[in-house]
Formats: sequence, structure tokens, C-alpha cells
Amino acid sequence: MSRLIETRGLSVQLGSTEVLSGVDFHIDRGEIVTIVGPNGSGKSTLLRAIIGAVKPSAGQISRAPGLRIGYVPQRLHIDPTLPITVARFLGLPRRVSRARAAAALDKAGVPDLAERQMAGLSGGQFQRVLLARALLDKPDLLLLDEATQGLDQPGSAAFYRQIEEVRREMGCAVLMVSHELHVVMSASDRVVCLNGHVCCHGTPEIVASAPEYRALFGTGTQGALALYRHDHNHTHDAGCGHDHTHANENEAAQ
Ligand SMILES: Nc1ncnc2c1ncn2[C@@H]1O[C@H](COP(=O)(O)OP(=O)(O)OP(=O)(O)O)[C@@H](O)[C@H]1O
Repeated sequence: MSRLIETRGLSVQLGSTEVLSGVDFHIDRGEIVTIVGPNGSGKSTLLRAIIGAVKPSAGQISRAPGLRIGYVPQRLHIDPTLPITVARFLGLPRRVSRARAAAALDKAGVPDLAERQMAGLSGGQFQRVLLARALLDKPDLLLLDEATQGLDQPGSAAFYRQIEEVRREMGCAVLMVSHELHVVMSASDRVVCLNGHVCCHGTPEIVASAPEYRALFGTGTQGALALYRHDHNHTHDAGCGHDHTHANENEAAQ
């Protein structure tokens, strides 16, 4: 399995605050990794450091040579009075052919939106268009920063199902930040809990075969309750959201 990104001892200082401190993190080809953590815990900053938008104050970030990254931001404001079609938006800042734009929209699950006005899209359609934009260059790694913020539960579950399909079809790794534990845990290979530092990480275990869970929560990302495992070697800091200290303990993610 080839490593796409690795950070060692990554620290980031913003203003007078050390937002990230000593973060060791990696993601390999084809993996889905989710970053969870309280508000202000540095999740977006870690993504921004990975794409090179903020500079480390200490530590290193290695990227696989020629790595292509697609980024879906937390939010993007477009002036509602600005007339711009989806096809033209996808061609900013660099022109893309109609065929390429159409292929990306298709992969994002919205093949019919090309001629629609950006301002007229629903929240879910808008996020799909941002996803299409991130897919234009056939990325090796897709970064999603709370990409379903503002969507209702079915809309966000549908978005994450689309992400799984994109990964299956394109083989890209996915690194996402999300607060929707119960939705995302079930779709992730690994979960990293961040609170300025990595406070815990582990492998989610989907209870796909347990009939009582299926009956209650459905399957896959359609609201499934996932179990995930932590590898603990320390006591958690306040705010991490987990309060036990045993190794390889199973716990409900919701
Ligand atoms: N440009 C900046 N200058 C100073 N501090 C900043 C700057 N950008 C972010 N911060 C601070 O860094 C901390 C981490 O911010 P970040 O956006 O990475 O957190 P987050 O975990 O993504 O939060 P949220 O869940 O609320 O989106 C916050 O305390 C924030 O106020």
C-alpha cells in the first residue's frame, strides 16, 4: 500500500496560538480516513497544512511525488446575483472541456446540472458541484472539510454514499472532516480524533451483520450505528469526547 501523505511532529502556529502540536498522521492510497474533534481542534488547519495553504511551524509533511489532491471546502460563497452556470463555474480558473465537466458531474451524481445557474441550486446540489470540481483532475486524494454542513440527514447520507462510489470507481483516498459520527464512522477505514494533537485513532467496525442493528439503524451509511475501536495509550484530555483508557475497547459511536 503506498503512502500518499505523512506528517511527522507537525505543529502549526496561527497568530499566537499553537493550533496543531506534534501531529503524526498518514493516509495511504484508497483509504477513507475521517478526522473528528471538537470545534477549534485544528481539523481544518490539518487539511490546509496538507494542501500547503498553511506552513508548519515545526515537523514535516511528505507527499507522494506527483500527488493530485481534490479539495471540497467547508463552504464557498458565490454572490447570488452573479449569473454563472455550473459548466462555467467548473471552468474557473482554468477552462475545462465540456466532456470533462460532464464526466465530473456524472461522477458526482448530478449529470444534468451543467446548464443550471449556480445560484439556483439546492444545498445538496451545490455540494455535488463542489465535489465535481474536486474530481476534475482525477485526484489521488480527495479532501472533504465538513462537506455536508447545512444538508439534512438524508441529503448528507446520500452525499457520503456518493463519496463511497467515487472511491470505488476512481480508487482515490478520501480524507474527511465531519461531525456526523454515526454517518461517517461506518464509511471510514480509520478515524483520527484530533484536539490540537492526535488524542486517539482507530479502526471503525461496522456491525453490518448484526440483525438487531440492521433493524434499528439500517445498513451501510444510511444511518448505521458503527462500532469503532480505539488504541489507547494515554488518558484523554477534556474535550476529546471519549473518557475511557483501555486498549482496543469497543464502544458505540453514538
Ligand atoms: N488565521 C488564523 N489566525 C489565528 N487563529 C486562527 C486562524 N485560523 C484559525 N485559527 C484558530 O485555530 C483554531 C483551529 O481552527 P480550525 O478551523 O482548524 O478548527 P476546526 O477543528 O476545523 O474547527 P471547526 O470544527 O469549528 O470547523 C481555532 O481556535 C481558530 O480560532
